[in-house]
Amino acid sequence: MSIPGLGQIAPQAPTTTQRTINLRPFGEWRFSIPHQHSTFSSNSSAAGVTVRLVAGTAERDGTELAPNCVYTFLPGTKSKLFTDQGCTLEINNTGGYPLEDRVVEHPPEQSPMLSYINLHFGLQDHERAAAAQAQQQHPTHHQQQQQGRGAGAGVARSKPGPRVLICGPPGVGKTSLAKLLAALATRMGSQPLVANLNPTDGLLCLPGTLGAAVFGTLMDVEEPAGGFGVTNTPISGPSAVPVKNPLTFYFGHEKVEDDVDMWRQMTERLAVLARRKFERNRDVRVAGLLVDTAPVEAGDKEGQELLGWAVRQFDANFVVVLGSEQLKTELGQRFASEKTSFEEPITVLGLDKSDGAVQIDKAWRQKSTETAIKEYFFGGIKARLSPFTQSASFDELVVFKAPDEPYEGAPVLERVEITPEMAHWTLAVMIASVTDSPQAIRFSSVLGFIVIADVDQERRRVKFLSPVSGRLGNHPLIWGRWPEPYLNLLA
Ligand SMILES: Nc1ncnc2c1ncn2[C@@H]1O[C@H](COP(=O)(O)OP(=O)(O)OP(=O)(O)O)[C@@H](O)[C@H]1O
Repeated sequence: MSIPGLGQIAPQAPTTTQRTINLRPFGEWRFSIPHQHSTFSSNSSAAGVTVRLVAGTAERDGTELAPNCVYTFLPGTKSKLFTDQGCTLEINNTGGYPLEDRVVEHPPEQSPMLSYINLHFGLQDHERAAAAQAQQQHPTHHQQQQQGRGAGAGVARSKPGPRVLICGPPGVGKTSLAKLLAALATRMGSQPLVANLNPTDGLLCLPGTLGAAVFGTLMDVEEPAGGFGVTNTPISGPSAVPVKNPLTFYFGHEKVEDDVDMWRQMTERLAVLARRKFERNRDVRVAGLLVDTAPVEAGDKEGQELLGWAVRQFDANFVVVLGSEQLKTELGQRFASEKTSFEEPITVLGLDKSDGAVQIDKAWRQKSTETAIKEYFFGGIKARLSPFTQSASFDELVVFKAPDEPYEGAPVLERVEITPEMAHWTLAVMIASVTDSPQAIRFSSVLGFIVIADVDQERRRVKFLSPVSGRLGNHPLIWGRWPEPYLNLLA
């Protein structure tokens, strides 16, 4: 029996959504899943493209995939899986996402990954030398107890491990290399400090921030937002990936050039905090530091001057220049006569960029910023979060903003009234008191973020979304100039 009409539908050719690929040693599976557009809707409940490691080993920016575990890559992810020994991957796109992917297999000696891995081993040698020196000057806790010395004695005197600043033109893979080196170090049991000086990406925090964190545990293989992402930060609930505790400053601009003075001051403070961390934690001190930076081109004198500033502040002894022979030469000349505070030379290394690393265009970046904000408030596929909608009177929130037109002697922040223009902006909640000076508030670290949902000027009430319940109390808020409110989170 047939139902009238149904017999006229041409049978659909079955579409293959699952495939298996084999990668030879040093091969890469490069993939890009465009952000979702309103015209495209996935035809299944699949959240993204899934990948399973069937055999061999594979890693994303140094973090290994567990065998037979299903990983989901969401729209907006542009990255690669690399294998050093060869592997078989099962890729499943049941959602029909417009996945663009390809397999790239260079002989190992032609792959930039070989030089990145060699760099990692070179840094490990420096770490071992730092550990040996720390051991001589500062015996283990147990030995100290036997000798009757305090736990902190001697830590600050020993030379720290390698301090590496990674720089280069836009989109050459600086952040990917920083992630790779951090992940490889943690796989060896090290705990490097990682600092991000590029406000366009956040380090375990929203874009528009500068920050640092100790990496001693796994990173999230599925992170969609790019950079170090936001999914490894502490959340109010269980987390699938061990969380890290970033220390974050709120820059509030997209580019360093938007407020060079502020960037210098924040960089200086981050470096002070890095030094303090080194003094207090022997393992971090020995593991050293990785600094990711904003793009700088060859010939860009001001950009190079700022890199020089960062090198001096962080006392870096290695400058890794990715993807520009000319920039490497220019920085080599700049640092040729400089020494670190430990009298080490500043070694400038030039490494090739991977031809897979691409400059992210404006539209993609804007979407990634949205994704990061959404993920911060609502969580990702592994941990859904429920932000709290709160209501407060205008007088309960104390909002500061940098003066629109700075004048001679202007304060870094001035208090502003809540206005309807604030709707949908993300404001930083500072670890400070509303009675602190504007300077103290500006340079305090970030506690978290809220997003303004609605402003009712007549009733002088404001509705906002917060990741935690409870009042903001005495914490001042800063209204920055970026990221702009691209989306209505409550829509
Ligand atoms: N080998 C590769 N294959 C595929 N994609 C890659 C590869 N290396 C890096 N990418 C991707 O290229 C993009 C740019 O890389 P990354 O962010 O590391 O560069 P960057 O130099 O830090 O960029 P920016 O100058 O914008 O800070 C990212 O989406 C990254 O995941």
